[in-house]
Amino acid sequence: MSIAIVRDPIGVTCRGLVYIYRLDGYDVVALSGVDLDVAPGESLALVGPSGSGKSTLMGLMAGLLRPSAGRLSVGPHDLAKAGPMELQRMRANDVGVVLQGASRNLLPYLGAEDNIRFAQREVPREYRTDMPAARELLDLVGLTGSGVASSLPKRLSPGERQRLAVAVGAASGAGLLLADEPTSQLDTHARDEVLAALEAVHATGRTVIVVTHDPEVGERMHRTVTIRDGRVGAEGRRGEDYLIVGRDGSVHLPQELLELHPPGTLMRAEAEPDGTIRLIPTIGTGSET
Ligand SMILES: Nc1ncnc2c1ncn2[C@@H]1O[C@H](COP(=O)(O)OP(=O)(O)OP(=O)(O)O)[C@@H](O)[C@H]1O
Repeated sequence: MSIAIVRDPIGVTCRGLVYIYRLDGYDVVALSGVDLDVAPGESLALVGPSGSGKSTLMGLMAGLLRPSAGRLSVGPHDLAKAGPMELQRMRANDVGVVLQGASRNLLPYLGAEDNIRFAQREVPREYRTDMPAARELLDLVGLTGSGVASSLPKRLSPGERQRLAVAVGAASGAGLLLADEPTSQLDTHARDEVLAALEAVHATGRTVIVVTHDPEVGERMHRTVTIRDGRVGAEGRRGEDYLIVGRDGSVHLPQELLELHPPGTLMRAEAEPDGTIRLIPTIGTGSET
């Protein structure tokens, strides 16, 4: 099958990225200095506890939110500086988004193919020649059943609807696909089909970034990045978890170690000749001394 032409895959760079929701009377710091590099063509899962800032980070990468401070580049776009026209061009050309909840991505009164074509109408005229055909995108996400092309979203199963949302997100041929909780509330079978659809989109050369609570989704991506308290707390590769030394030299301990040594614990760090570092807690905690 010839597949969906994609413009160049898009990488993402965050340096000290901060985002603050300004509410009446108080501020919520959702991201407090994210450092992250996503190479063009990578697949990556953003994981982490509820409220840690994953969706905010995705909203920033999608150009739906503007950084409060720090740097964020998405492909050639510097999002701290981009004006409204550049943001609009980026959203139309370079970034496809699958919002949480399939129906938020679909028009209920259009059939599957027409939903894809509608998304393609947003793409500037000069790029329309190299866009994938709607039928090709349905094939890509495995929606090949008879009658699916003309089916309204409500006639599709939840898993099919979510795969159609992925096809709509990929419709422009953009080099980066962002998906927020693409498998939530699906049974195992439907979840596997959505994962296969995301893998197929990734195999066309696009960078794919998903926000997920589902560890299996994380395992199917090349890399997992754990967001904790608005910062990158850890990374996983091939099932192994790694801590990251932040720009300020700090390291986020995993939850199980924090239970043993809560915030405020005084520790001595000793480097072994082979580079291993031993952390030796003193008796009692910093707050007690
Ligand atoms: N629109 C908003 N207004 C104010 N605060 C918000 C808003 N959206 C998110 N927040 C706050 O920002 C922080 C990060 O939220 P965010 O939704 O990015 O986290 P998350 O990791 O995606 O959570 P979840 O997994 O539950 O979706 C939380 O403290 C949240 O309460």
